[in-house]
Amino acid sequence: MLKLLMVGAGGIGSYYAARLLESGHRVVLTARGAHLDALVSNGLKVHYGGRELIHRPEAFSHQQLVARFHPDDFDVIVIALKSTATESVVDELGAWLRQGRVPVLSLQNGVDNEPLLAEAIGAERIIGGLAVRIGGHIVRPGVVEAEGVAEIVMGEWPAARKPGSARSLLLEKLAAAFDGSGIPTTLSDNVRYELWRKLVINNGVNPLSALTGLDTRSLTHRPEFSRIVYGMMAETVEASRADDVNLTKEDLHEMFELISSFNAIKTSMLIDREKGRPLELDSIAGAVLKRCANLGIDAPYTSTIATLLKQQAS
Ligand SMILES: NC(=O)C1=CN([C@@H]2O[C@H](COP(=O)(O)OP(=O)(O)OC[C@H]3O[C@@H](n4cnc5c(N)ncnc54)[C@H](OP(=O)(O)O)[C@@H]3O)[C@@H](O)[C@H]2O)C=CC1
Ligand SMILES: CC(C)(CO)C(=O)C(=O)O
Repeated sequence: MLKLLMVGAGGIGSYYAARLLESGHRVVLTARGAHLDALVSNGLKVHYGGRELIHRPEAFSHQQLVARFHPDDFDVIVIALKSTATESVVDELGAWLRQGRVPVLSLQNGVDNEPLLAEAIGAERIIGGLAVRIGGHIVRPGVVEAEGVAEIVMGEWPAARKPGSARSLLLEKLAAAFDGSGIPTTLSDNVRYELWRKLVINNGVNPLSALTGLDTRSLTHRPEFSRIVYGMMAETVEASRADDVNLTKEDLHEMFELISSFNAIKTSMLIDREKGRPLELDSIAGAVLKRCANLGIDAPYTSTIATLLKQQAS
């Protein structure tokens, strides 16, 4: 049985937690506000594929967490926060995390979360990761709706080191527990590359969906929008060179096909926009623009959509 801490159990954190709880693992959640109150009073309800997953997990605020637990009470700590919260939560939990040795797995979008976590607690404790082909959102406090095959890709940060090491054995144990709970999991030797491939999708659809209110299928199937999606994806591929990741035309093509064939979902950025919450714009479009500026190249699609969205959301 796995003992897992899910930090920031919102849309995706609650879904993965519910699947793990269902197969008997121990999962502790952190949350705040009305969502935390509902988790404590009524438990967690996740709607997925016509089923209702209902659990009563332990749920705490970060203050309660640090008072009750030692980080090494867990086999792994999963960060499922928005990238906009990574820095402040590292401030909140950094000292507590440094008391232990437990590995920390980020399941966030963007390519700058793992470096931030590595700076706070040491790169050797970081597992890079991403949530793939999932749409998951809190629909009301304590209640989450999720769809998609909802996979996880993860690996040693920034890339695999020694086969047979304690870390690679732990990764195999995690992957087996996730797979066994209905979460298809792939281990990657080069998770930074996988995170960049995911950024291609996120920069392609997230800002444009938040700007237009359109779902991923409309954006990828209506030619007037798919041209923009493809343009933003191509700029992300270019930007990857700044991190020596060097994505190719094949990556661009594959990522465009992947999001075009996925369910018609509202992106997480569109949901944030609708709820008036901070947008992960800096960690998605901003990450691409920063790298393109460093490389001395223009990214006209990304800068136009990001500027319009910033203006509209302000
Ligand atoms: N949603 C999706 O479909 C997908 C999301 N992703 C990525 O996964 C990551 C998580 O996204 P998502 O699940 O949508 O995020 P959510 O916003 O739904 O969940 C994050 C949760 O963390 C809580 N939180 C933030 N700060 C604190 C704190 N200091 N203490 C306790 N709780 C806190 C938030 O509360 P509050 O609401 O009060 O801020 C929220 O409940 C993001 O990087 C996203 O881009 C990837 C694939 C799909
Ligand atoms: C790719 C997509 C759109 C769904 O997994 C996503 O990551 C998001 O909504 O943030």
